Amino acid sequence: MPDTASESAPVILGNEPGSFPHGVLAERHPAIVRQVRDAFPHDPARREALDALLASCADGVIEPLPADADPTGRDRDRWAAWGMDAYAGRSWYDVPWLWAESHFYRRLLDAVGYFGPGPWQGVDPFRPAKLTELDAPETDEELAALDGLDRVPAGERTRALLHGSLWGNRADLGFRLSDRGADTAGKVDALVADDSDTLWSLLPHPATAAAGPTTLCLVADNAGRELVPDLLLVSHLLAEGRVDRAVLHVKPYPYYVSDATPGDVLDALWRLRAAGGAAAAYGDLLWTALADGRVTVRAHPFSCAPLPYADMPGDLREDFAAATVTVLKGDLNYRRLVGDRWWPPTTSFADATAYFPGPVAALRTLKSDVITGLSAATEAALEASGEPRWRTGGTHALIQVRR
Ligand SMILES: O=P(O)(O)OC[C@H]1O[C@](O)(CO)[C@@H](O)[C@@H]1O
Repeated sequence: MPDTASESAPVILGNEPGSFPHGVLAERHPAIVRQVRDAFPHDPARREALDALLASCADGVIEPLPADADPTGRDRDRWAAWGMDAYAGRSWYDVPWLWAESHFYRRLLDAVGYFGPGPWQGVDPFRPAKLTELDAPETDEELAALDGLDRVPAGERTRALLHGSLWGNRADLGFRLSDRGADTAGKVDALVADDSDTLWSLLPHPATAAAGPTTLCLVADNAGRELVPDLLLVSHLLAEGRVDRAVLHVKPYPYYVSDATPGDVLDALWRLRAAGGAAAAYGDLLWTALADGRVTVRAHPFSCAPLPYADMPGDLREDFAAATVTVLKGDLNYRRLVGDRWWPPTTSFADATAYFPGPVAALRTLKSDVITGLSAATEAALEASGEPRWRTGGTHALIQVRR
């Protein structure tokens, strides 16, 4: 019997030296600050702010957001509501890891002057890395491969595009900062859960079912080589008639290095259309659907919140409730979906997501310790596999669906 979800599973903190979350706070965050510092000719004030963030990462405590944290003050108010007052003055390592990581990115944007006023206002500190990835030869290869996809049976094509979107999650830039080998490891047989039949039963082919109008909410994760296959999947589902409308949720501002913003959606779309061949046809279809309103892009402030989706505000809840199914991409969204806790791996995914307002699916490669919904046999096989990093190494993936 699967365990049922309970609030008793401990929240993941980053305070255990040698653990994965500790390594992210102690090593990955400083590496990200250095990467941003090297990528831009920031002025002395910006460089000083970046150095202060580096020092804070090493041994500092969380400070309240400054009074000029954003021009309207709204974001400062949001952070107050999201726990700023409770956590200010505490160590980065002793507050929930999800909160600490999320706040780190907010501080980084502050340090580089993202919220202005000034010349750095609105400049995405991660844009150079995102564009490099979009322009990489691997992206060309992936797009060229679409030309052959038209010749395979429809069912196989749909499956290939779903898996492209799933494994595209491994192209996360922050992840590859410290795990460059992950790109080449084994793929589809590494699925630890596969509810794709349930997903297709929610989005049936119109020829096989008298389905009503369907709306897909896709909560995107990374830009570049993950967003491109996400857009291909949406375009394909629209073309097939499995989906009538789609809502694409992205981040309102740069986050977790490579998370997609509205600007990244445009970059990916232009990239598709410029590629020619089948890729351009997918891009053209999406372009038209955006222009006629069948596809919309949303950048809700809660998408950058340091909290689980269980705490989502009413308007976002309504969005998801109106969808035929909401598909959440990636590791961070998974952590926020089921709660960033040390769940027993056999905890029921359906129970952990019971609060979610409608059918929900997770497409995720495993890049942090959180996991639910495994069968006891799968858990045992993974533990016996001799791969100690199966939870965090990005070598495994899951498709989990709750109707
Ligand atoms: O891009 P994804 O799949 O959300 O993964 C990002 C993951 O990387 C980390 O930032 C660090 O491993 C995790 O906190 C997060 O879950």
